[in-house]
Amino acid sequence: MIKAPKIILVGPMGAGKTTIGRLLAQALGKEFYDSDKVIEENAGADIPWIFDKEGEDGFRRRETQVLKTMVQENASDMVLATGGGIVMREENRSILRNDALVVYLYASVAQQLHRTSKSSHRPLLQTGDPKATLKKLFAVRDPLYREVATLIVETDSRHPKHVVNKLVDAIQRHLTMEKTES
Ligand SMILES: Nc1ncnc2c1ncn2[C@@H]1O[C@H](COP(=O)(O)OP(=O)(O)O)[C@@H](O)[C@H]1O
Ligand SMILES: O=C(O)C1=C[C@@H](OP(=O)(O)O)[C@@H](O)[C@H](O)C1
Ligand SMILES: [Mg+2]
Repeated sequence: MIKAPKIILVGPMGAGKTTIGRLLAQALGKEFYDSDKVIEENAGADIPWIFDKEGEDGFRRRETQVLKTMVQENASDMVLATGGGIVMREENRSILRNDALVVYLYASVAQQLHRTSKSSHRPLLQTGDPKATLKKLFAVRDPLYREVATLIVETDSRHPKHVVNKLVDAIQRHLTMEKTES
């Protein structure tokens, strides 16, 4: 079993953070959390409702609060899937850079579009042109994901189980190298 620190997954909508996070936690024997789910549980309402009533700002305030609490309260036994916009606040990026092994799950805009098209629970994509929205968000956020990432894993044309295997290998390699270096 890998003795990894807390692992936090970042990346765009549809990268597979929620799906891969759950599988990765199982593979590593860690607890799985999803910041979106914790936000919903705390609010007693779903994300579309929060965006509707409190705007994106309200959602981002809740997101930062949840990130802070999750990182403080959980030791090394956590895999945390975040929402795609977690990197928008410098305050969040600072927490991510300092407190965890952060994995950027990369997906092309085409894959993001394909994977998000089956669901309507992402308020930012309830526009006439979700592809243009994903493209715009990616241009802003891709450098921010890279800024906080310890590891980057490609997910296009890879089955979730395959992504998890790659991820376990990459984490193992990273931790072995860290040990050798110190
Ligand atoms: N590697 C993958 N290959 C194919 N489909 C995937 C992959 N990862 C996730 N999916 C599917 O894409 C959709 C969005 O995945 P999700 O885990 O909710 O992404 P995120 O949390 O990053 O927005 C889900 O229907 C999921 O089953
Ligand atoms: O990219 C974003 O700003 C968002 C991504 C969503 O999570 P997923 O990335 O898990 O879809 C969710 O946090 C919210 O709808 C906003
Ligand atoms: Mg998710």
